[in-house]
Amino acid sequence: MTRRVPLKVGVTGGIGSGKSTVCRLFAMLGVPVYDSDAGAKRLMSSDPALIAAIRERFGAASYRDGVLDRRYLASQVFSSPVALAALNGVVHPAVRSDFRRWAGELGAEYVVAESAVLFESGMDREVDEIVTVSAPERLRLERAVGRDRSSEEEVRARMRSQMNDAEREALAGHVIFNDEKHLLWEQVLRLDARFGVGRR
Ligand SMILES: CC(C)(COP(=O)(O)OP(=O)(O)OC[C@H]1O[C@@H](n2cnc3c(N)ncnc32)[C@H](O)[C@@H]1O)[C@@H](O)C(=O)NCCC(=O)NCCS
Ligand SMILES: Nc1ncnc2c1ncn2[C@@H]1O[C@H](COP(=O)(O)OP(=O)(O)OP(=O)(O)O)[C@@H](O)[C@H]1O
Repeated sequence: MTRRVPLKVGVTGGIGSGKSTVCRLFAMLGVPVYDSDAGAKRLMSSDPALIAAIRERFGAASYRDGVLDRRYLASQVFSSPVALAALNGVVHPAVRSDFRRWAGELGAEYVVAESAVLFESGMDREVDEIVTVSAPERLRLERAVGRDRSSEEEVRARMRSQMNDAEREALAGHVIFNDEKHLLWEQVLRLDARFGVGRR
């Protein structure tokens, strides 16, 4: 039996928007989810060419006893657009090809790729449909600071390295509002019915 190529759906949204929460709901419906943050971290710890490129650009301090020093790297890249572009330039192509391989091996009807920087990383070109999760900045800050124990200034620095909600909404085909007025499940179920139609 030939496997159908799955429909690929990208889910994006800025820091604290709730895109991981949305992706957990898709996963509860049985949809395979590729987590780009986790994929990037795995590759940065296992892909020898990527590790060598990061060490060359960011120095020996980027790996402590062979383990990626995320705090150090974050301090380097979220304060310098040039450094962030250099890191993105080596990590993002590796994540895109890892996602392609992962999606190609599944027999699912549709799959989801979660990425905070879907457009910025070129992952938008790997997917057929794009959903962006929007939420007021005040809520995003509260959620991200509460979850990561990062400072408000650290979260704001990441926000400045990303597109804003209006830019993502202009590029995405679908928007999920994760504010205090809209229900997440209702919006996810509506999209699942659409992406899953004729595919189950
Ligand atoms: C700098 C690193 C080591 C910091 O690790 P840390 O555990 O603190 O953060 P984590 O990866 O879990 O990301 C948390 C959030 O930060 C923001 N963020 C991460 N990477 C980026 C980026 N390249 N550009 C803008 N925002 C980003 C996102 O909102 C993300 O959801 C890490 O973020 C990283 O390696 N980033 C570059 C790779 C990348 O782009 N990953 C994201 C998707 S491919
Ligand atoms: N509708 C909601 N109501 C209450 N809390 C929420 C809601 N949506 C998300 N949260 C909480 O806000 C925090 C951030 O959500 P989540 O991790 O899904 O965001 P994210 O967009 O994936 O962020 P990041 O880019 O940092 O990975 C989490 O602690 C989550 O439980």
